[in-house]
Amino acid sequence: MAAPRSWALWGNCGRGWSRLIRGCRLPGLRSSWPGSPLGARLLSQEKRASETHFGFETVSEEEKGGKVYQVFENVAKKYDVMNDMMSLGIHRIWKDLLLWKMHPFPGTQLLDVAGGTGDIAFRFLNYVQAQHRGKQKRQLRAQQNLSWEEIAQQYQNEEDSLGGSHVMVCDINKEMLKVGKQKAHAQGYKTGLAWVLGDAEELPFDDDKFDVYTIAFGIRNVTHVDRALQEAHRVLKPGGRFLCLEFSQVNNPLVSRLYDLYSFQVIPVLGEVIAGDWKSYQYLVESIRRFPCQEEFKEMIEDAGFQKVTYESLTSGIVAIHSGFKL
Ligand SMILES: COc1cc(O)cc(C/C=C(\C)CC/C=C(\C)CC/C=C(\C)CC/C=C(\C)CC/C=C(\C)CC/C=C(\C)CC/C=C(\C)CC/C=C(\C)CC/C=C(\C)CCC=C(C)C)c1O
Ligand SMILES: C[S@@+](CC[C@H](N)C(=O)[O-])C[C@H]1O[C@@H](n2cnc3c(N)ncnc32)[C@H](O)[C@@H]1O
Repeated sequence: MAAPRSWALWGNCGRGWSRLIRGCRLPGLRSSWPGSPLGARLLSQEKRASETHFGFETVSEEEKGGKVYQVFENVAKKYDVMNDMMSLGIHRIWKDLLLWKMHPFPGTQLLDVAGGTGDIAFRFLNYVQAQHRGKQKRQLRAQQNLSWEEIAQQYQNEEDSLGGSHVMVCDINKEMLKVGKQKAHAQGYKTGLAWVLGDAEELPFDDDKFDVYTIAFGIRNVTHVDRALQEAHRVLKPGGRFLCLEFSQVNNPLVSRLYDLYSFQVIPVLGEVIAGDWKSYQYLVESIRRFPCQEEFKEMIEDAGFQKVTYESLTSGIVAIHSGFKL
């Protein structure tokens, strides 16, 4: 059996640390001759095929979901402050860039998977609201003889302030969603937003439902990335766009060394001091090193059926935004 492209390529573009750490996944092999040495070897390979990684630890596929759940349950309350501390606020710029790339039009139906505490959803609502307000202003300026009541009416219609746009935040973790909902309430987001508990690998939505699918810093945590990508493809309308913001591979050797130092020497310490949780932040930096590089991930997105797949590396490749279309 030939290995799918994503398996064959997994681990082919690493450098230094990352290259040593990223392993090759084995395709599921079956033997009709289990008693023989060859059969035993094939069986042990098969066993390994149902194993995966939780950071640098090898775990069974069944275990991984629970471990990831525990991490985000533990960090949920400190999640936002940790992101600002770890990245000195740079994660905000990356998320803004994701929105600028999306450039949603009024009426866009967005699904934000692994949406956690709502950072992408809130940016989306701000963006479409600003777009819609701009459009309304231009229309009002073009209409010369409106009364002040008619003008006030246009501004007050809050339902319409998004031009029919809507974002569905889907996440597997109750605690992350809880923090997100509290933030939405505190910041006054009332319309155009819904929160759904769900797994990226088995989305609770019909086919061909959304214009845009986003996943920011989420796909790295999913057990079967290929299944999550297939689900993204399924729920998008024809013509719909997939956008993923995720950690990637640093392309400058000096930045790479500093970044490794910073990741392994500083981030778990910040995790312990601020969130009282070293292990979750150790998992974060390890899972970043395990995730495929820009080109490998592009191939995986293509394997899921997306077309016109491109990516842009940001901050020397610390993160990348991948984009693809369901055509
Ligand atoms: C559990 O899973 C998770 C939990 C979460 O809370 C979040 C996530 C998802 C994650 C995010 C949304 C964002 C998370 C952000 C990061 C992982 C960090 C990304 C990093 C950067 C943007 C900065 C990159 C840093 C470098 C290129 C290297 C520069 C580093 C240095 C100059 C320091 C080198 C470190 C040492 C020599 C070790 C000893 C140093 C000290 C003890 C001093 C401590 C120093 C600092 C705190 C300085 C920090 C400096 C920066 C941040 C530099 C910024 C500069 C640039 C961008 C070039 C999740 O999955
Ligand atoms: C690092 S956070 C990202 C949150 C948000 N997108 C952001 O950019 O701040 C990762 C999120 O992925 C979620 N997650 C992990 N595995 C998932 C899965 N299989 N399906 C849906 N969400 C998942 C976690 O619960 C967590 O909220």
